[in-house]
Amino acid sequence: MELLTQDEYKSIAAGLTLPTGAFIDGAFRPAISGKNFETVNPATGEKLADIAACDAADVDFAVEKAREAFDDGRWSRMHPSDRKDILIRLAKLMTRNARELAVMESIDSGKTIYDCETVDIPETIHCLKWHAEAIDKIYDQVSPASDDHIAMVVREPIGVVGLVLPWNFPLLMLAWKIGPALAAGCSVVVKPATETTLTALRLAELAMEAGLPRGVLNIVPGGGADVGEPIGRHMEIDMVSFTGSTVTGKRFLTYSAESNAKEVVLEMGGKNPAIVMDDAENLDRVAAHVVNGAFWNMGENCSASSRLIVHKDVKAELLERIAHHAKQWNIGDPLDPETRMGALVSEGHYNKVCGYLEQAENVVIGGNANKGFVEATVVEVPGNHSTLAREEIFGPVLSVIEVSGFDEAIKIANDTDYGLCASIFTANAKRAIRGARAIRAGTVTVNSFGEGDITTPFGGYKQSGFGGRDNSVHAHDQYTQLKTIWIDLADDADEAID
Ligand SMILES: NC(=O)C1=CN([C@@H]2O[C@H](COP(=O)(O)OP(=O)(O)OC[C@H]3O[C@@H](n4cnc5c(N)ncnc54)[C@H](O)[C@@H]3O)[C@@H](O)[C@H]2O)C=CC1
Ligand code: BAL
Repeated sequence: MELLTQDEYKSIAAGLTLPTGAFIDGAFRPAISGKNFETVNPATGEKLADIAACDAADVDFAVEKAREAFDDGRWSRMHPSDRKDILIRLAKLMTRNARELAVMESIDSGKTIYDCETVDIPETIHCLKWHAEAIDKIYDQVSPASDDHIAMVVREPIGVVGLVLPWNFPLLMLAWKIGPALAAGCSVVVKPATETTLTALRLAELAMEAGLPRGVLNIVPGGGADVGEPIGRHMEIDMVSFTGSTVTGKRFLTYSAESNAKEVVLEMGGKNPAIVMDDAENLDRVAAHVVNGAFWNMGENCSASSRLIVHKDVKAELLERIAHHAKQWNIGDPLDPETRMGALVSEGHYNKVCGYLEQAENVVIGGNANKGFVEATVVEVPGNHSTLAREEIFGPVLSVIEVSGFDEAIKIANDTDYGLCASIFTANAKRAIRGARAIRAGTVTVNSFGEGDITTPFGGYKQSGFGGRDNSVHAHDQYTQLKTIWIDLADDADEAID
C-alpha cells in the first residue's frame, strides 16, 4: 500500500471514531462499575478517549457469555471450513479498513505510521488468514492398532481462553493469539494492555461484521490487577496465554495454581544477544542488521537484540558502521511516514528507560531523550554483569560487550536469565551451526536479525517462555487438547469387559 503524507494521516486521525466500551457478547458496553480510564497519545500527551475500566464483575460476565457460546457449540462445533470462511472474511474486512487501523494503532501506542502500515497491520491480517487456512488441514489421527481395537486421537478446542496482551504490538499480538484460538474453536476473553486498547475493540467490531457469533470474542479493557488477575484466577477459564514481562508472566502460574490449574502459556522478556565474530562478512550489512534488531519499534520488542557481543578485532569498525546506520533511525512525529522512531508507549515507560540511560557511563552513540522520545543509543558496558547488560530495558539502548573468541561469546550469550532470541554473524558455517545449537534460545538467526515468520514457532527458553509457542501449526497445540477414543473390536468384547 502506498504511504500517505503526514497531513493526510493527521486528517485521518482527526476523523477517527474511537471505540470506548468493553466488547462483551457481541456489543459495546460500559463497565459494570460505570468507571472509565483515559487513553492518551504518547507522542503528544493529548487525551484520546475515556475507555471502560472493567473489573472482576465484567470478567465474570464475559466469561459467562464465552462459556455459553462454547458449550452450545455455535462456534466450537461449527464445521472448520465455516469457521475458516468467517475468519477469512474478518481478514478481508481488516484489509478494507487497514489504513484506519494503522492510524489508530499509531496514535494509541506511539509506534510509527511507517511500521503500522508496513508491518503491524499487514502481518496481523496475514496471521489471521494463515491460521484460518490451516484449521481444516490439521488432521486428527488413528493410532497404530491391533486387530482388536481402533483408537482415534482427536484434537478438541480447549474451551474458554483468557488472552492477556502487551502494548508493544497491540494488534499483532492479539492476532498471534486469537488466530489459532478462534480457528481451533475456542471462545476468548481478551485483556488488552491498558495503554493500547483501541484497535482490539475495533477488531472485535469487525469480527461481528464478518459473522463471528456473539460471545466468542470478548474484549475486557482495564488494569492488570482489575482484569488480568481475575482472568488468571477464573474457575471457568480453561487456559491463559500471556505476552508481557517475566515478572507479570510468573504471576499467572500462581493464579493458576491457586484456582483451577488452568493451562498457562507465557511469552515473556528477552535480553537477546547479537554475536559478531571476527570472520563476519560485510560488516556494513551486519551493522544494518544489528541496528534494526536493537532499534526497530524503539527497542520495545521482546526479541530486540539488546546485547552486542563483538570480537575485539572488528569492534571499532563495526561501531563506526553502526553509528552510520543509527543516524537513519530518525525521531519524529509518528504520523510522519519518514519517521523511523516514534514515542515510547507511556510516560511511565519513558521514565523507566531514561533511568537506564542515566546509568550509562560510556555512551558511544546517542544517549539523549526528550518528552517521550529516546535516541537510538549504543553504550559500551564493562562486562556482562552490569545492569545494562542484564536487565530488559525495552527501549532503544544497545549494550556492547567485547570478547576475544567464539567460546567466550557463546558463554556470555548464555549468561542471562532469558532465552528468547539470538543472532550470530560469522562466515564460518560450522561455527554458525555449533553456535546456534549451543545458545539456549527459542530462535537463533544466522547472519541476520529476526524472529522467523508465521510458519515458524516463536517462544523462549528459560525465563523467556513457558508452556507453548506462538505462530506456526504448533500454536494450535496451546488451544487444543488431545482426546483418545478407544474402541474395542474384539468379537468377545462384552466378555472382555467382565
Ligand atoms: N515481552 C514482551 O513482549 C513485553 C515485555 N514488557 C516488559 O515489561 C515491562 C513492564 O511493562 P508492563 O506493561 O507493565 O508489562 P506487564 O507484563 O506488566 O503487562 C502485560 C500485560 O499484563 C497485564 N498485567 C499487569 N499486571 C498484572 C497482574 N498483576 N496480573 C495480571 N495481569 C497483569 C497488563 O495490564 C498487560 O495487559 C516493560 O518495561 C518491558 O520490559 C512489556 C510488554 C511486552
Ligand atoms: N516481537 C513480538 C513479540 C513481542 O515483542 O512481544
